[in-house]
Amino acid sequence: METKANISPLAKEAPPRKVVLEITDLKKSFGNNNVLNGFNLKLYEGENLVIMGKSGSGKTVMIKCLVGLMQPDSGSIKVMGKDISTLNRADMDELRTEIGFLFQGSALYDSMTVRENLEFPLRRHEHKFGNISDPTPLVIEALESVGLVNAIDLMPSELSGGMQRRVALARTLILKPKIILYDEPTSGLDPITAKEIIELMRRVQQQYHTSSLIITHDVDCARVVSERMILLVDNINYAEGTFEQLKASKDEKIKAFFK
Ligand SMILES: Nc1ncnc2c1ncn2[C@@H]1O[C@H](COP(=O)(O)OP(=O)(O)OP(=O)(O)O)[C@@H](O)[C@H]1O
Repeated sequence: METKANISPLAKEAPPRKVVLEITDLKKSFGNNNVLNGFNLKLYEGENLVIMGKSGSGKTVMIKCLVGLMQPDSGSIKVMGKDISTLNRADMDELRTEIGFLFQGSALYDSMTVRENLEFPLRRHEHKFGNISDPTPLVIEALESVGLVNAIDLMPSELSGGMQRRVALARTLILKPKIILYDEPTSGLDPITAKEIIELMRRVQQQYHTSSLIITHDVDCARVVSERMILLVDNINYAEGTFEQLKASKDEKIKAFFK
């Protein structure tokens, strides 16, 4: 991947891993606002890749293009080798079950218990999972991975903000996604709860062997979870490397991310 500030010679050597997500030369403008001006990324199997960019640098637009909520002007997005622009609605729905999301606003259904919140996606994707007569073992397994089995019969209103986010992660994990997209997973949480979520993201990757794309402003989150980072500056991939490589940079634009 070409980046303006070539931090790491290593970053150019692709690890010998399968690419699960590939975005090539993605462009998206709104009028004169060239939000994405040739964005590229490769996410490898089992990898945690962090993307950092200033507010307004197009991270959410990129995610919307990725999940089919927005059409890019040009460029290609391949998920598990499939170009999403060639997929019909049914195939896109199918592919979406391979991608889990944990967004800031990934709210739980208030009128449902934790158990019902987790059963919901299983029922929605019955065509993939078959008719599960007793979803309880799957619900428990997912809640165990986020340490919240005891909350199974509680209502979302009875949970703290951090617990709600963990349940939202469990609801994603129950579909056994191959890729998880995290959009600001720690925002709005106090530092201790944010740390718990960060640890959990690491554990989830080890347990489920997911590949994760993590958009964050949180330097602690990036330090703990990232194997590789991409920094967006001026609407392009500006730099790529490990946390340590980027943090050691003397480039003022890169240093600004770590202040
Ligand atoms: N539907 C839209 N119509 C017009 N402009 C849009 C639209 N969606 C996004 N934009 C513009 O695209 C730019 C990038 O927005 P985006 O939400 O992707 O930023 P971001 O990097 O996710 O920022 P933040 O870190 O604050 O969430 C902004 O200038 C925004 O105003």
